[in-house]
Amino acid sequence: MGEKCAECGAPSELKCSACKLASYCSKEHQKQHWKNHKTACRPFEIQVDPLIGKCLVATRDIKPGDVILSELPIVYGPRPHMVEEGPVPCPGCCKLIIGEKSARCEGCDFPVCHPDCPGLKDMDRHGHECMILGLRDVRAINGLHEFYRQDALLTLRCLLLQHRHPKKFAQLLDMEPHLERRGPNTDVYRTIEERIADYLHSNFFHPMTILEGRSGKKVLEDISRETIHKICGVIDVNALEINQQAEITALYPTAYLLEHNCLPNTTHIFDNDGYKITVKACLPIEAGEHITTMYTHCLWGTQARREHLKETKYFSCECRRCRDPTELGSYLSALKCLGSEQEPCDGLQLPVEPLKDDTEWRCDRCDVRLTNEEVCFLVNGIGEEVDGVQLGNPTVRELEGLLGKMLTFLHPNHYHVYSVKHSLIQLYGYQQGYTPNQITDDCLARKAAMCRELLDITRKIDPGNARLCLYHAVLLHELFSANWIIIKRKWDLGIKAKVKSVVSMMLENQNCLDQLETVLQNERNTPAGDKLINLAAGSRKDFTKFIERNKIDLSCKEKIENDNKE
Ligand SMILES: C[S@@+](CC[C@H](N)C(=O)[O-])C[C@H]1O[C@@H](n2cnc3c(N)ncnc32)[C@H](O)[C@@H]1O
Repeated sequence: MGEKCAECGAPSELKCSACKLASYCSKEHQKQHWKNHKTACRPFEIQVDPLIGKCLVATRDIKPGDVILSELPIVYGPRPHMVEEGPVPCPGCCKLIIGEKSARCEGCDFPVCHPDCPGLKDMDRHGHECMILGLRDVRAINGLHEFYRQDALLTLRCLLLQHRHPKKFAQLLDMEPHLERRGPNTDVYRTIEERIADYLHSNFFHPMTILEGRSGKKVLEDISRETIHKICGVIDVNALEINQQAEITALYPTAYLLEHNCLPNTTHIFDNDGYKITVKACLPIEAGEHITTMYTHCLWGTQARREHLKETKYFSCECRRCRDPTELGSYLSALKCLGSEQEPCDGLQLPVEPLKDDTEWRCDRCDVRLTNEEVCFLVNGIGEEVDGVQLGNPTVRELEGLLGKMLTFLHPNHYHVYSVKHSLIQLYGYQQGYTPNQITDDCLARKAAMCRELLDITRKIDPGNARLCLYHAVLLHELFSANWIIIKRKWDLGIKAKVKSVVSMMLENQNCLDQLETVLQNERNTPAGDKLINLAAGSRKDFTKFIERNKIDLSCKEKIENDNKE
């Protein structure tokens, strides 16, 4: 039996694209029915968990790719990071600009990308705050970073909601600010007091209250320091960062309820226009399961992730990855055991109780134990060295030297090792001395092996491709590139499609190209994603041309492999 329109009962073919449960005979009826369907459409409900607070729980099974929610932000603005030098965000569009060289806003004199930037007059962006910022009648020529503090703008934008969008203001104040952890004795309190509260009060709210007194009209009811601290807490704990052509921070009415998990079951994308967020399942989610995202860095080891979450979001993560000493078999934090002077050992050092901040570390082969302090000292020291080398535009040789040194102490999958290998695979084949004409076969084989190793780790820690799409895509494309050079070299030597190694590289390459399409499907809006999509499309064209010109049939993989055996 055919489906019936949820609005009028007529036969219908159109389905709600989010839940695929309701059918409609026309777009108009779908629109009319939305008021009723809105609640039923959402595949989750809001629950309160004693440990987590409010959270989203699936009310039905959700498949990877299904849309869970899609909504516009309550408020968004320049990322509230303190900037002491270098580029600053334009208050109209948040694109980074050099303040000293840029135009100024006609209304408030803040540096802007262009006097005609559309965001400057938009009341939901700079338009409203400009009226308050314009109350200071002095202009700065030097020391612009101090004088025009873009890190105070989002707080001001939030405060201004009370006037134009009181409902949104109430929604915002209902979010968790964790004030109990941000009291007057903390560094964060002192920074907000000085950088935001004092700055806004002395420069803008002071002249504003004089005007209010004169006109007898209130511009803003609540400009208390208490509310400013609350808003800053809400932003720090709940806001999402949007990394597109600009650095934007946004607060969403429902998406903020997504709880953290180091193995998240959703991924999200932002629209360029209006920064609408769309949250999609990236792993199967069963009814009753919590819907999760990731608040920290997927490529950090357990201790670094947990410390970061504790410092910035005020909780201790106890997810499956954090509980597992091997981090889901990835060994991302594992060290090599050096044994003792008498008995060298090549076992692995792993944390005994990874959820304890001062866990002991133990070898899986010998009796050697390490304190957490010793491990931190070693790992942080290596981390600093890696950062130092990476910042200096390293050569292949420098990175290979560093890698060799690190592998004395760290497991080959350790996250610092991952970072160095990821840089190396992007230099092999490109850097002078290693260009496609110069690079040796051995080096290409090493690059391909590194790509496979890193792909294996990436799939273990991010099976849903929630966070590491770009890393994953780079690895797939670099594996393709390494194989491709080898294939063409062998081909020129007359080693052709009947040789097993060539066939398996071709099959691997086809697989890389197919996977690239899946991995990059949510990255169409980002500059880095776009670049990789174009690269992958070019590679697909070259590869297909080669296969067609040489009449290679990769679809009958088994036949080719059998021919090879003969
Ligand atoms: C963005 S808010 C999420 C909504 C919040 N649960 C609420 O009740 O408003 C982030 C806060 O939720 C809590 N939270 C999120 N994920 C958690 C987790 N995996 N374990 C414990 N608490 C968590 C922490 O208090 C964290 O600071």
